[in-house]
Amino acid sequence: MKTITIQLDSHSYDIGIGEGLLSGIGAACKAVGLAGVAAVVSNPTVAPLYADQVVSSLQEAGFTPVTIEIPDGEEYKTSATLNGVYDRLIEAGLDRRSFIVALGGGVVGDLAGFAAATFLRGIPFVQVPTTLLAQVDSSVGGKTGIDHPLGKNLIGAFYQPHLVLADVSTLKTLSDRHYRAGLAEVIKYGVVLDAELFTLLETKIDGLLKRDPQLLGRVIARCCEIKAWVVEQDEREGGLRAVLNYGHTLGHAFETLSGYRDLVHGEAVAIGMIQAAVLSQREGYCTTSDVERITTLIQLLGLPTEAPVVSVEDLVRSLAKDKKNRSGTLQFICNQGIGSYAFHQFTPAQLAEACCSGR
Ligand SMILES: NC(=O)c1ccc[n+]([C@@H]2O[C@H](COP(=O)([O-])OP(=O)(O)OC[C@H]3O[C@@H](n4cnc5c(N)ncnc54)[C@H](O)[C@@H]3O)[C@@H](O)[C@H]2O)c1
Ligand SMILES: O=C(O)C(=O)C[C@@H](O)[C@H](O)[C@H](O)COP(=O)(O)O
Ligand SMILES: [Zn+2]
Repeated sequence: MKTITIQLDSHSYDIGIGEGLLSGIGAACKAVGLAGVAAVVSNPTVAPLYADQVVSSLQEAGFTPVTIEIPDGEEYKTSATLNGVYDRLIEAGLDRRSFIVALGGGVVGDLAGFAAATFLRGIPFVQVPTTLLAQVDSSVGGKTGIDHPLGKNLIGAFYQPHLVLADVSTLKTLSDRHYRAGLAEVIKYGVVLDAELFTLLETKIDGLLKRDPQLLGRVIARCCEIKAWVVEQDEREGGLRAVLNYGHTLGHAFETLSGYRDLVHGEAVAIGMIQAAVLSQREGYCTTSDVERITTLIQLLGLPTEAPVVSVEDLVRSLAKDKKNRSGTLQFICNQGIGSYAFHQFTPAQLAEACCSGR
């Protein structure tokens, strides 16, 4: 197992990455001092595959596990689902010594993490990410939350897990669509923070598409190292952390406007990154050849490249809800060449017009 430690003022925790880690979850929870009832939050897709292993491991380590299932899909990352989780936590008698285990992708992790942040004013939680996206991004760094009908992730809290255990073997059962969606966040790290990672991805298309376990272990660990490095410097997104939102400003708007049906998060981010690269080139931060490299990599990894057809008005309305908005101006993340970034101010109207006029 590869271990990366993320060191924060509030508390530090380990991110374990490796194969066959699910059976060691109980012991790992014990080792970080957790006790009492363990509420395993999962969904009807992931629970039948992996909940038994997690529950047995927790039992063997002396915990009392209960399983809570939430419906599968971004459209259920809502206050209604969250309220259902609170009901079950109360019924199961969790107290402040108890903890939550989030077993699933980013939707389960974000929602269960927010439940942990708010239940009894905060109980510990453990992230057990089972999608590529969750292993490289959402399980690390403590952004937890739910969507609001008016926008993505508008309700939430910065709340760090006690432990992250990423079992790479769980990725074998992941659908191609969701696997590729995770690759979008991997590309993101390369474009704005690590030129070497970007080149590695360009040269390993086949291995990535075949889910070569060794390559995946290496790529996941690198992404977690980068994310830990960013979050350690700026846990609550006062500045630097916004770089992790590359491709997300337009991506979140496309995702919301698609009603969370036509585009999943990683796909929307892939399209948002291409739009961001085009705008970066227009503002002089990168060359047309950089834009081509980014677009080609996204395409070769089987991700969508075309922005959905949306009206300028809808796009402006959605962009105005972005959390990087300050008095009507958005802090937009551009790529500076490949491997670096620059912040640039745009109004939602400027972004929407640039995006829609490109069609
Ligand atoms: N908190 C953060 O920092 C952060 C970062 C990136 C994304 N996110 C959020 O993460 C969410 C997207 O996460 P996601 O891409 O993991 O989507 P997801 O959680 O919807 O999972 C994708 C699909 O894969 C299924 N699945 C999960 N693991 C599986 C496995 N091992 N085998 C088979 N099926 C499996 C799920 O049930 C689901 O149907 C979005 O809500 C996004 O906003 C949060
Ligand atoms: O961890 C971060 O910071 C990120 O921005 C990671 C993103 O990939 C992720 O999608 C995040 O949930 C977006 O956050 P938001 O603050 O824009 O809602
Ligand atoms: Zn994201």
